[in-house]
Amino acid sequence: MDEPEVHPNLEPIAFLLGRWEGAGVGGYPTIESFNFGQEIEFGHNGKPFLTYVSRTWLLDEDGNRVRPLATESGYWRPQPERQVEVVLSHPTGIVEIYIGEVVFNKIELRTDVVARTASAKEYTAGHRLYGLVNGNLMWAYEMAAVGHPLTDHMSAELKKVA
Ligand code: HEM
Repeated sequence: MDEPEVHPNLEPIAFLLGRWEGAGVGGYPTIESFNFGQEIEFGHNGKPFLTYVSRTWLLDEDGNRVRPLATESGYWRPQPERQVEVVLSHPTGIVEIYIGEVVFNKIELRTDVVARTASAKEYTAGHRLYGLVNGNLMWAYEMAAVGHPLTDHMSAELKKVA
């Protein structure tokens, strides 16, 4: 099968396509802050959505990978008027639906719906910012969880991998 063409509806978020690698810092009022490495892959199959997978690792002081941390996967679904819908699932028993807006190379997402399995930690809302800055993908995440309102959980800067 030939490589499919990028669906025209993907245009506002097509800058995300590809593989990204980098590092970030995480924390929360209830945990010690930590450094992590991250890989994100945005793909497409010719249809009007992006596939999305993120993997992260705890990093030691020398930048070596110690053990896997959070992973998540889902689909990014651009809508008319530069709106975007994102569905994500987590191995921690959480699924989330975000809605947001694309403004040039910046995407701001807020959870519309969160669902949790009985054993999942208490998590009620997320707020994410993604932006292309000097060709790098920067993103930051706030969450409301374990009794805290929306509070920074992590941010990272990723470079495009050829
Ligand atoms: C790059 C993404 C992320 C990284 C690297 C990360 C990493 C971590 C780490 C290391 C902890 C503390 C230890 C642990 O519980 O494993 C933690 C706690 C937690 N994370 Fe994340 N996380 C990420 C994204 C998320 C997302 C997307 C959610 C929600 C959907 C989330 C929800 C939580 C919750 C609820 C806790 C527990 C806080 C507590 O019990 O005090 N995290 N995260």
